[in-house]
This record gives sequence, structure tokens and C-alpha cells, in this order.
Amino acid sequence: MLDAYSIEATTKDAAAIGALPQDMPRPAQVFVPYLHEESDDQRVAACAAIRAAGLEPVPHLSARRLEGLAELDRLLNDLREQADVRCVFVIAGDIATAAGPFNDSLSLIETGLFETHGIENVGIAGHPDDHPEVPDNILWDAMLAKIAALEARGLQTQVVTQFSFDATRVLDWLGELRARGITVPVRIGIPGPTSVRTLLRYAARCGVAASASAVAKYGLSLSRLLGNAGPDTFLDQLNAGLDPATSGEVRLHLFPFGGFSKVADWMEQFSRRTSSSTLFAA
Ligand SMILES: NC(=O)C1=CN([C@@H]2O[C@H](COP(=O)(O)OP(=O)(O)OC[C@H]3O[C@@H](n4cnc5c(N)ncnc54)[C@H](O)[C@@H]3O)[C@@H](O)[C@H]2O)C=CC1
Ligand SMILES: Nc1nc(=O)c2c([nH]1)NC[C@@H]1CN(c3ccc(C(=O)N[C@@H](CCC(=O)O)C(=O)O)cc3)CN21
Repeated sequence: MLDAYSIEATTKDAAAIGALPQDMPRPAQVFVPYLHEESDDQRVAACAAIRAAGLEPVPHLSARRLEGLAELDRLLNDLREQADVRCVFVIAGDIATAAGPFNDSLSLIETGLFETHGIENVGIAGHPDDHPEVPDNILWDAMLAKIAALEARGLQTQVVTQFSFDATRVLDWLGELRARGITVPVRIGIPGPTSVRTLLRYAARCGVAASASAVAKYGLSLSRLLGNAGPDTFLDQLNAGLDPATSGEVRLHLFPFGGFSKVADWMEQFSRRTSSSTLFAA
């Protein structure tokens, strides 16, 4: 059930993606996060490198960062021409005011440009923890609207969650998602192993709740900031709470905040320890 994991690679990581550590199971999809200081050309080159390595590139598209229809049109054209991109991931973007006409992910979908550029699958974000700026009911309404718009356009979708330190909250959120009648595949975002300090830095940057109780549950020791923290406890709790009858299609999405080689080592250990040896099979 949890096979075909996906992973993120920044434009810098993407250049070396062909040299993924030996023995690391190949990811089914490689997402390229939209870092605002980078150019569209860098994003396209990253996706081309991922494609050249025989992997499936999935660029993030940040609605609020895009300057307009012409930029989106050119970017999608280049992604298709140079990297044969078929799947994208749309997000609002971490700025309070949009740089151009797109205030949210739905407005990107409604341009109609995805289908004209041969995109087949448009991923959308899931938020198992409270979002620092956006109330829960708005996020649920937005998710339903995005799914309806994609379906009407004949596009497939998947939900990819923001990472969280609290497996119980993720399970509750997944239960609510299915109870709302949403049947699309879900990828649960998890950080790869890294130092506690790095994890907390990314949590702060990404608006992820790091309450004392959540980080304790995750197994983080705030007194050992340089110590390593992997997602093992989180995954054990997640696995224990997933129900094949009701959870639907669930896979993992890895944020390699500590780098690919740490992810590879950790995957090997984790697969050896767990009975679910297919957890990371491509
Ligand atoms: N890059 C990533 O992997 C992820 C990014 N995010 C961030 O989560 C937020 C929500 O994104 P989506 O689910 O795509 O929402 P969305 O584009 O579907 O928008 C949902 C609603 O939230 C509002 N909204 C979105 N971002 C906002 C912000 N930063 N401040 C105030 N209102 C905002 C929108 O105007 C809209 O009403 C964004 O800030 C996004 O960048 C969340 C998860 C993962
Ligand atoms: N709100 C939000 N915004 C995001 O951009 C975002 C999320 N959430 N959730 C998870 C992923 C992780 N993302 C990111 C964000 C930044 C870097 C980044 O800047 N990496 C630098 C190193 C920075 C550092 O060490 O602090 C790099 O060069 O790889 C990578 C992934 C993007 N994503």
C-alpha cells in the first residue's frame, strides 16, 4: 500500500540526481520546490536533469509568485519541451500579497493552461496541522474547489501534505478527508533524518507546528539540537493507524532536509526493521 514514494530535490540537488546513492530505491516522482530566489530557467533545467536520469519530475508552481499568464504559459511550455513534464504541484506560495494575478492555487488551475500543455496530474497541498495564516474551513473549501475544478478539466490529482511532527493529527486529518468524500491518492510528507536544529529551522520556515508536545511525540530532544532525528516513531504511529479499508491510497513524500545520503542510509535501516518491505519500493 505504501509503495512508490516521492521525494523532493532542490534545483541544486537535481543536477546530481542521476547519482542517487546506490541501493536507494528509486522514487516514483521527484518534486522540485519553488524557491523564490531561483529563476524559471533553473527550475526547467532541474526538471530536465531529473527526466534525463530516468525519473519523473514534478515542479512546484507557486501561484502568488508567478507574474502572469505569459510567465505560466512560457514555463509550462519549457517544462514540457525540455523535461517532458506531465505532473505539477500547485501551491499558493509563502507571500502575503501576490506578485501577479494569481492569489491561490485554484486560479492557476482555472487558467486552463495545464491541459493545453499536456499536463495530466496536478497535485495540491494538504494541511494536517493548522496553517499559521489560513483557517481550516478555508483550506477544506479550497481543497474541494481545486479537486472539482481539476475533475471538470479531466485532470488527475493527488494531495501532498505539509510535514508534521504529530502522527495522530495526520491520521485524524486523513480520516476527515476521507469522511468528506475525497478519494484521491494522498502522499504524507515526512522529513528525512537530519539534526534537530535543521528540522526546527525548516519547521519555522514552513509554518509547521512545533509545540513541545508534538516534538516530544516525534522523539526530538530539544536539549540535543545537533542530535539526529528520523521519522521512525512518526512512521510507526502512522502505519499503526492506517486502515486499508478506509484510508484509501496513501504513500510517502520525503523532504530530504539532511541530504540524500542520510535518506538512503535511513531507508535501508527502516526497511530492514519493518515488516513492510515494500514501503519504499518504486
Ligand atoms: N511548498 C510546499 O510544499 C507547501 C507550501 N504550503 C503553503 O501553504 C499555504 C496554502 O497553500 P495552498 O494549500 O496551495 O492554498 P490555496 O492556494 O489553495 O489557497 C487556499 C486559501 O488560503 C489562502 N492563502 C493561501 N496562502 C496564504 C497565505 N500565505 N496567507 C494568507 N492566505 C493564504 C488563499 O487565498 C485561499 O483563500 C501557502 O502559503 C503555501 O505556500 C503548504 C504546504 C506545502
Ligand atoms: N510553507 C511551505 N513553503 C515551502 O516552500 C515548503 C513547505 N512549506 N513545505 C515543505 C517544502 C520544503 N521546502 C523547501 C524550502 C526551502 C529549501 C531550501 O531553501 N533549501 C536550501 C537550504 C536552506 C537551509 O539549509 O536552510 C538548499 O539550498 O537546499 C528546501 C525545501 C519547500 N516546501
